[in-house]
Amino acid sequence: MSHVMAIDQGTTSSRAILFNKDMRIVGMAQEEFPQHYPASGWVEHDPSDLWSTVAATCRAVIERTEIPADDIAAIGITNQRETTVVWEKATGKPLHNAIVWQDRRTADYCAEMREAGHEETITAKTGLLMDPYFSGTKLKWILDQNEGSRERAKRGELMFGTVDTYIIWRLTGGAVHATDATNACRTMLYDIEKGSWSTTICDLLDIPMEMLPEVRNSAGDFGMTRADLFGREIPILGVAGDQQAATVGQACFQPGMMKSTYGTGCFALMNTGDTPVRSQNRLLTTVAYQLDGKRTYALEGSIFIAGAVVQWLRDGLKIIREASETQPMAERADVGQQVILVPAFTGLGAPYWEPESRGAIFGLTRNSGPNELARAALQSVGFQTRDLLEAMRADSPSDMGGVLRVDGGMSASDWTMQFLSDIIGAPVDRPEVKETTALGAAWLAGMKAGIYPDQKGFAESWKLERRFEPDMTDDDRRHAYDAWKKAVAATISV
Ligand SMILES: Nc1ncnc2c1ncn2[C@@H]1O[C@H](COP(=O)(O)OP(=O)(O)O)[C@@H](O)[C@H]1O
Ligand SMILES: O=P(O)(O)OC[C@H](O)CO
Repeated sequence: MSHVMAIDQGTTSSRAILFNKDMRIVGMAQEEFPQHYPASGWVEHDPSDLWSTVAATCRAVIERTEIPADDIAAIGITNQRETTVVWEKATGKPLHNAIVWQDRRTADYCAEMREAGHEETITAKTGLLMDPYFSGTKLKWILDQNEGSRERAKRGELMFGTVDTYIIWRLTGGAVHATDATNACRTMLYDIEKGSWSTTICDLLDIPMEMLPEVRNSAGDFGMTRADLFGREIPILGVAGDQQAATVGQACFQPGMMKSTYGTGCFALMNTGDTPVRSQNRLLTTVAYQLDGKRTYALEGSIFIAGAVVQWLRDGLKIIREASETQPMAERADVGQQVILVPAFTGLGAPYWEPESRGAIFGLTRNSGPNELARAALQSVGFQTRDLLEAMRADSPSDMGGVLRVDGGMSASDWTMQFLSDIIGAPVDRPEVKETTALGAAWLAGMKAGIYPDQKGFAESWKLERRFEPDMTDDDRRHAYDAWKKAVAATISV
């Protein structure tokens, strides 16, 4: 058996990707599913859509490549994180739609908890902030809405899971209720130092611990798929949240190594080794991966709008038809104008955490047009990354003179990656394999199955496609970044 199937259950689509014995992609299938916005700031997914698109894409990639299930040694799962599902053990019926990570419905409750002084405990135990982003308050909301659900959960009739857990449960026909440490640590219910669910926080949020999944290693035994799904049972041997899987796929295994993934949002993670670094700058402390019971930690900066700003140029302003048009426009933009776009469309994430802020454009003149806006949009991604790296530099004892490894759809933009290197004043490395999230999940599973190399061998297999070197004077860099900081301060103060 020489193949590994990675399942990437993301925010807007599910994908199944087959890797061969050399960890090369041999086939891929992708399906989008509907997003539900029942109220302002609310975002939901129908759990049956998550499951049906996962099952369909797995079957499609097997059919398309004609690689029989007999030749698939293992499955690795990676997933949108924090998104919360509660379902009945007996029937599999969800109690509510999945509440998605972007959903802000518990903002008021989070504010109350902060005012009551609970954020310190939450941060000390979980490494997170008291924010609606994480699963804990979403789970509490579902329980609050459904009378009698806490009693049912205590009797073992209801189950909670992040998306990985729900998919594992469906793949195994209800035999396994488990997650891995990278997903557990995003729930706001998990003690990242002890490596177990926190009784204190579950008590605080009134969450019955009976409904929580078992937490396992990221490369571990998550059971067998039902035989009728793919023609034979396939072992699930790897699980990691998508940003941690990308960290693994980028082989950021040494303290100080970091990656930044540019999809809809941007998530930068820096490996901090086997002790969690506590941020003084409102970054998150998170588990990067857990192998053989040993946790490796990371500092994480989460930006909610990266590629989404390009989508806004396309769908909102309608000044482009394709994302790739932004590059020639940025090249044509008038260098004499300094238009700055702060894309706080859904508030600002790290390191500001300003949920109420909204976007703003500065420096417009009569001559400002689509080209200047396109350049400002691409630059906003570089500026936001610099904000994260400044915070990481202030927090971490590691040598930060290092390189930033990039991936995700927007990393295809050479212009954006060059500006990123210019504004952070450090090299930016783009790997040959752009599907680093799926690769990370595949490697965890394939390594556990014994067909892929160990950690050292995998790190050596990472290949550079292109390095971007800084090409901006220190003065220009300082000037440009100062202007950005002023623009952010003005945006927050409105
Ligand atoms: N050539 C490009 N230039 C600028 N942005 C791009 C380019 N190609 C893709 N993008 C942006 O990247 C995002 C898609 O990346 P992807 O990794 O597929 O995201 P996700 O997994 O979050 O859906 C989109 O928001 C798109 O606007
Ligand atoms: O599904 P993605 O790629 O947008 O990633 C979502 C993140 O995991 C949210 O924390």
